[in-house]
Parts: sequence; structure tokens; C-alpha cells
Amino acid sequence: MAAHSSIEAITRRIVERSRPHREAYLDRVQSAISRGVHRSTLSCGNLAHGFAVCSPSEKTALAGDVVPNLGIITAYNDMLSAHQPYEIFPPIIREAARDAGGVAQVAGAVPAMCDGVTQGQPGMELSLFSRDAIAMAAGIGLSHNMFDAAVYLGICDKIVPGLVIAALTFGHLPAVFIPAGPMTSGLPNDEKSRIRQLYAEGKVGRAELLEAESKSYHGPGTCTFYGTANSNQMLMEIMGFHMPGASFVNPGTPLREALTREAVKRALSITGLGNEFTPAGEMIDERSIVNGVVGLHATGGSTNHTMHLVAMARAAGIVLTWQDISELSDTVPLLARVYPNGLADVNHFHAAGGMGFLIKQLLKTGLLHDDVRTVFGQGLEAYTVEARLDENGAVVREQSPEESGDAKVLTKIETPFQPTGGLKMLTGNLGKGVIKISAVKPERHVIEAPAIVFHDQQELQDAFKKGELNKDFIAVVRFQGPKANGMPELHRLTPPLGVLQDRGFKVALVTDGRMSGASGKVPAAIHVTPEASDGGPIARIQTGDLIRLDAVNGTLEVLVDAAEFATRALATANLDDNEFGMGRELFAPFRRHVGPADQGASVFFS
Ligand SMILES: O=C(O)[C@H](O)[C@@H](O)[C@H](O)[C@H](O)COP(=O)(O)O
Ligand code: SF4
Repeated sequence: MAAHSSIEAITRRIVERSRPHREAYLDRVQSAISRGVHRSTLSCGNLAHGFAVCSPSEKTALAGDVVPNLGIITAYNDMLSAHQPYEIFPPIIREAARDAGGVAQVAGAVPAMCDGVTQGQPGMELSLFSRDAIAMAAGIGLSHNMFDAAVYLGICDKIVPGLVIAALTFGHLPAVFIPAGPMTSGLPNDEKSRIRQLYAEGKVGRAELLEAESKSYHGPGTCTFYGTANSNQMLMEIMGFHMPGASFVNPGTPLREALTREAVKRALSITGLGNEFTPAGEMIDERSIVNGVVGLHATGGSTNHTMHLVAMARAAGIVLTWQDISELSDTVPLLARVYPNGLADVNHFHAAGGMGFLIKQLLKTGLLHDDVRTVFGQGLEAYTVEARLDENGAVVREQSPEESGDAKVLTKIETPFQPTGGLKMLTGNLGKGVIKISAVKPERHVIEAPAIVFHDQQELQDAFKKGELNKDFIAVVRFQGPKANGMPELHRLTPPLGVLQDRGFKVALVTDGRMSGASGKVPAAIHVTPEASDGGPIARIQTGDLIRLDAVNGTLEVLVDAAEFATRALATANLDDNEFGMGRELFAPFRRHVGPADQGASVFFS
């Protein structure tokens, strides 16, 4: 089916806008491809170093240029429950490669930060920058130039975006992302949040809170809320980097291992040595990026992707804007209700039909481009399936059902939960920002209230504890942008603001910082650009100013006389404490060179 007219029009606009960058990028990819089997360009010395630890048969294979070699980029560590399962993946991948007549080597590892461990801590100020550091680290591994394709082992927030930036930078290589799957369901996310709010009110102690948190985050796998990590899995499948049906199969299961082995075999079959060469830089085009944005809207995905997707696209010469994202939101309905957009978790989403059902529903009305390339072949229709094991333990795929397994969690295109998607751009005299409305009740989509200005989230939490915030107000938390302190997630604001909202006050947040993908119920205008440290108008706001956040009309305004507002001095903040400690001194160059949020908050592009 042809794509919906609005989808086509926005895609065409992106193609035109991107043309100079995209053509130059594709020329570079072609030039790299033309140099042929890359290890054959290495000297004997290089090659001997490169396969020194391989078996004799692997050395023989790699000395020639007919056996494909797979580079593994791994983000394994024990800090992320989502990444811990990757510890055992390399030997499985090497064995699967041998079984498929190829070779696999760990090309390199990349760092991975768990935003849950650093949430509210100084380390969170390294979080956003770690995305670009991950891309650099993956580049170091791939620069050995021994490989005919790469497989990427990464799940969470900035790790997948960083790996995609690397995969597209090495766009002459096919790229298959291999997920490890979600944690099994524990304490429901809304119950965890209820206990957090009780703790914020002093009604339960640390022991009760820790017990609840530990029952929620209890084992290997991705946390089960629909935050940035699980938004990443959705994106990797809908953009064609995953094998169909691979995203949300729990770790440690036979199907998980079979899907991993299958992905390895597929990666070895799409190299330039075979007949289905699928270099990542040509596989991903403007249609793939638009499909990613559509999936984000249809599932109420993470606000972080208004930056990560922009940076990922730019790595392939594609210029995606917040306007594109916002207009796509007007066309794409919300079809999934997964926490924080509902009570279900990602395991319930998968059991209700998951990605195969979602893609099928969106393709039905042309809201996705079907005519795209994927690691599985041509066309997104191939992803309207569910993966399972046959009696021999092999992966087989069945057509997704016509009906949802749970219409309260995943609905059909004919009966959407909301007629439009979750992410809106806001514009006005405070600059640009974004808001995620899929988790905000309609009666809170427009908030007008006096500002209370804070220069960090602890100040707001302290004011809340002193009982100073029992009123209607809009919290302005500024000097939290990329240049100021690395743009940390301000997710610790969610419990106090949630308590005040539940008490019936009209509250909202305006910040040049960002929130967690797990944030949601309080209306928040985030990623406000220009940031305070860049002289943005957010630095002119004074406590008491009336602010209007209107997610219906997409506006963010301070209701102060324009002439008076323009003559106000820009506020300043003492950021000395953000320069040192917990490695922040290592990222000073990033704070100096990072681009604005609406350009992806990247040190690579601005
Ligand atoms: O963008 C995201 O989805 C968040 O960064 C998420 O990965 C992070 O871990 C949250 O902080 C977890 O939520 P809690 O902090 O509420 O456990
Ligand atoms: S989803 Fe967030 S908290 Fe969970 S493992 Fe990933 S980064 Fe850590």
C-alpha cells in the first residue's frame, strides 16, 4: 500500500532538505565499498595481528577474501540489567558464525551507563554525552577494518543511538542489532511510582521504598516500562535493524538464543561477499527514519528521541527536524498504552501482539513506508509477524493476528487510544521545546500559572519538603542544557510534581534539561532551546511571571510585556560544581562544543 499522503509529503520534504548532506554521505559509503574486502587492504603484519588469536582454520579463512568476518561491538557490563545478558553472547555468536561458514571476532566494546543508577546523581551529567562517546568507541573497534559486517549488542538509552551513529558512520558495512530482551514482569510500574510518591511525602521510609524498587528491578533484562531503552528496541525493529519479532523476547530463553544465532547467520549472508549485500548506509534512508518517528508516536515513545533520532539521522546525511516530528504526531494515532502511558509493561505489549501487530496496523493505512530495505530483506511487511520455535528449535514466523491479544494495551488502527501521537513541538517567545502528551491527561494539556524559578532539581525537592509548593505554579528549572551541565534527566522531579498534581494543583515544568523516557504524567516543556547557558529567553524568566504551556496549540509563552522582557538582564548560574567530580572534568570539551537540543545535542553535528 502507498504511504499516507502526509507521510509521503513529510518524507519528500526531508529528502529535499537532506539532499546535499545525503549525497555526500552516500558518495563516502560508495567509496568505502569500492575498496572491496576491507581486510585485503591490510598488510600481512596488520592481518597477522588481527587474527593472531584465531584458530588455524579461521586464520586460513581470514587470510583469503571469500569467507565473511563479523565484527562484534558489545556494550556488556553488569551495571545495566539490560546489558548483563550480553556477557555470554560473544561465544554464542562465534559458534553460530562458524556453523554458518564464517568467522566472528569481538571488534571492540563500548561504555554503557545505566540512567537508573545515575538518576539524580552527578554521573547523570555524563549520560547524554556518553551517546557520542559510545559512537566513538564503536568506531575504534570497527577501525581495525577486518570486517565484512557488524553486529551490535546494545539496548539502553544512549547506547543504541550511539551504536546507530557508529553503524551509519561505517555505513559501508551491513549492521544487525541483536537485542537481549526485557526483564520478566515484577512489581507493576504504577505501584512502584505510588510508593515513590508516598516516600516523597514522608509516609513510608527507605526500607519500604527499597523493597518496592527491588521488586520492580529484579533481574536480567531491560526494565519493563516504556522508556528510552524499550523505545530503542521498537525503533530497531521498525527501522529494520532487528530480525522480525526479536525485540521483546526475554533473556535466557531458547527463543532468545535461537534469534541471536539466526541474526548472526543473517549478518553473514548480507555482506558484500554474498548476493544480498545490504550496507547500513544504503539500507537506512529517509523512509526508514520516518518509520522510526511514526513508531515513536504510535507507541508514546521516549522524549529523548527528539534528540537521539535527529543525531542518528544526521549520521546518514539525513536532516530530521522537530517540525517533522511534530507534524508526524498530528497524523499518527496512539496505539499502545505501556507505562508511563498506561498500566501495562513491555511484556504485556509483546504478549498482546507486540511489534508485529503494531506494524501491521500502521501499514494498513499507509502510516509506514513498506518499500524499505531491512536486514531481513525488502519490505516492512515481512515484520508483521510473531517469532517462535518449531519442534526442532528453529525460529519460525507466523503472521500477526488480526485482533489484539489485549485491546487495553495494544489497539487496532480503527480504534486508537488517542487520534494523534505523543510528541509535540512547542514554539513561542521562550524558544522551542517538546512535550510528551501521551501520558498527560487532556485536562492538563494547557497550563497557565505563575513561574517559580529553580537552578537545579534539588532546590525544587527542598522547597517541596518545606511545604512551599502547595499551589498552582509552573516550575522553571534552567541551566540544565547541554552546554550548562550535559543536560541531565530531571526525573527526580516526577514524584514531588506528581504529588502536587494529585493534590489538585495545576503544575507543569519548563526546562532546558530533559526528562526520563519513564517520566510522563506531569505536563513538561523540555529541551527548551536556546538553553539558558546559550542566552536563551528562559534565562530572562523571573519568579512570578505568568507562563502559558499550551500543548493543544503547540505554544510556550511567558505573558510579560515583550519590551520589558527583552530589556531584562540574562540570569547567570554558578556552574563551578558541574565542572569537576565523577568524571565531569573529562567532558568539558563536550560542553564547549555540543550543538543545541533541536540538532540532536551532539558534538558531531551542529
Ligand atoms: O530515558 C529513560 O527511559 C530513563 O533514562 C531510564 O532508562 C532510566 O533508567 C530511568 O531513570 C528509570 O526510571 P527510574 O529512575 O524511575 O527507576
Ligand atoms: S532501562 Fe534504564 S534503568 Fe533499566 S537498565 Fe536500561 S538504563 Fe538502566
